[in-house]
Amino acid sequence: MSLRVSDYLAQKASQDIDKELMSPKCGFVVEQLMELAGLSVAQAVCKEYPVATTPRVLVCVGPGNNGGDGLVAARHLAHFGYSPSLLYPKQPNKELYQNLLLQCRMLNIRLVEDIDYGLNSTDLIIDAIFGVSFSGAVREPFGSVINKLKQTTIPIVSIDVPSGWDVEKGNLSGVGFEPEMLVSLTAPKECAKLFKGKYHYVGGRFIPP
Ligand SMILES: NC(=O)C1=CN([C@@H]2O[C@H](COP(=O)(O)OP(=O)(O)OC[C@H]3O[C@@H](n4cnc5c(N)ncnc54)[C@H](O)[C@@H]3O)[C@@H](O)[C@H]2O)[C@@H](O)CC1
Ligand SMILES: [K+]
Repeated sequence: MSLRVSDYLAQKASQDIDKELMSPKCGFVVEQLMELAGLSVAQAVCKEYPVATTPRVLVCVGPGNNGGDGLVAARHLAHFGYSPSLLYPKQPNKELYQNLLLQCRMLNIRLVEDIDYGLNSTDLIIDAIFGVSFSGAVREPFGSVINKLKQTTIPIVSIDVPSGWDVEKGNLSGVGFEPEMLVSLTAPKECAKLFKGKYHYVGGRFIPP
């Protein structure tokens, strides 16, 4: 499949590209892609939200690989001098995520239990709840988190897909929030056409020309 940087990806196409990247044909492994994805998010944050103005970053972490990107971003942000904290209500017992969480703990990155407390003690939010595999109505505990994010005025940086948005149709249901920054990974998803925030980056350039 050939991809132009101007292409917008449908849900199935994005999932197929991920699978293809991690097949013997391309030779990537998930840890490698996730590391570059999370690093690209941390770098984009550094550029638009300097540590001097937004030192505290709350990373809202979901149960899949989008959450993994958030854990990686938190670790890099800590190295860049920010004070990240994690809201991670559902922590799957998968070695990949457990290792990323351990790496965050080694940097004394705090785990926040309560979204209200988290929102009262941050300058910036990273939305790493859902990415391209989101579908259907939002289930708890993430429904309440997304609802709180909808009410806050603190800037939100969404990784790959604003959580709660349909990957292709965007925030049609009105369940989701409007992030200020979007970092698309590999290529923008179709919903990115409806993004009205200030900054749109594309991170994770894995696809050869
Ligand atoms: N090729 C790329 O560019 C890369 C993609 N990565 C990331 O991986 C993401 C996709 O990861 P996954 O496929 O693990 O999926 P997601 O992280 O998008 O979400 C899957 C998880 O969300 C849950 N979920 C789905 N719909 C839900 C709903 N309505 N209510 C509550 N829970 C729901 C599922 O049960 C599952 O646990 C991408 O969006 C991107 O962020 C990176 O990690 C690696 C590189
Ligand atoms: K997201």
